[in-house]
Amino acid sequence: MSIATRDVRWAAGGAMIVDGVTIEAAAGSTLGLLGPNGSGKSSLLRLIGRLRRADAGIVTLGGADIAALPHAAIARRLALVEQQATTEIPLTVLEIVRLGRTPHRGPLSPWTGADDAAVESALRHVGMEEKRDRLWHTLSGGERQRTHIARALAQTPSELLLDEPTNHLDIRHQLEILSLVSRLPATCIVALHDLNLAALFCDTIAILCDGRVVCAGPPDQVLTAETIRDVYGVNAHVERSPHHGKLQVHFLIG
Ligand SMILES: Nc1ncnc2c1ncn2[C@@H]1O[C@H](COP(=O)(O)OP(=O)(O)OP(=O)(O)O)[C@@H](O)[C@H]1O
Repeated sequence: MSIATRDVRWAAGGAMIVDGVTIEAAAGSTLGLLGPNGSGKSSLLRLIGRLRRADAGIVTLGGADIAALPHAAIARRLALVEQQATTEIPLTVLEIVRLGRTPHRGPLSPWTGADDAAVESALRHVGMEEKRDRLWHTLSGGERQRTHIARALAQTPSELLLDEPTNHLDIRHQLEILSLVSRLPATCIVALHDLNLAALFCDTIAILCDGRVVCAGPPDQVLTAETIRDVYGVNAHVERSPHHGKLQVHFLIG
């Protein structure tokens, strides 16, 4: 497994936020992390990204315990795009995306053609090539989100963690970004709220509730009307779309 957690626990403010989570994502696959607000998705991503240390349990990257890996080694292989990343420094889009190359460069090593190629490819993939000289604070919410995703792509990670990467994006950019993520050679874990986008782009899905995994597996097994009702308290009809062959969730209101 490229990314795995075993019985990971993390408590904060006197409460168990991540409560014995065991998940795994095969190399190159996309795992969707679903669950209601406050179910622990961001906290789990931060534990996997080593921004927080688990109180118990193990996170492994490529089979190696992340707690034993040097931070520099983690930074070279794993990228995390957080939900509300921001900066007060007056940086341009290009400067931010170039920061993605930092883990691959020594303090004195010159900027290389490979660095340029990674940055250009990242800008192109998120459609921000023409806005490369724009200052961060002049960007729209969606442009900021795409810039942060580009920074992570420029890092050329083998493991990519994304916390609600589409929440500011219009539908075309939502589809483009998730399509890109699902086609990357990297192993991706993506926290999402949109069940239909998860059905379209994820190989597997894990649903969190109160810090615990309540259901995990391929979308066909996880996205059932029963689970959606139990987890979200919402009635739904789930069917296979005749148009793209993936599951489609229809919410039943009233
Ligand atoms: N440092 C902290 N101290 C106390 N409580 C915390 C801390 N970090 C997170 N929490 C709580 O843990 C719970 C899970 O938060 P988390 O952000 O991981 O959920 P989430 O599933 O990502 O939510 P959302 O879908 O709303 O983004 C929330 O109730 C949150 O208030």
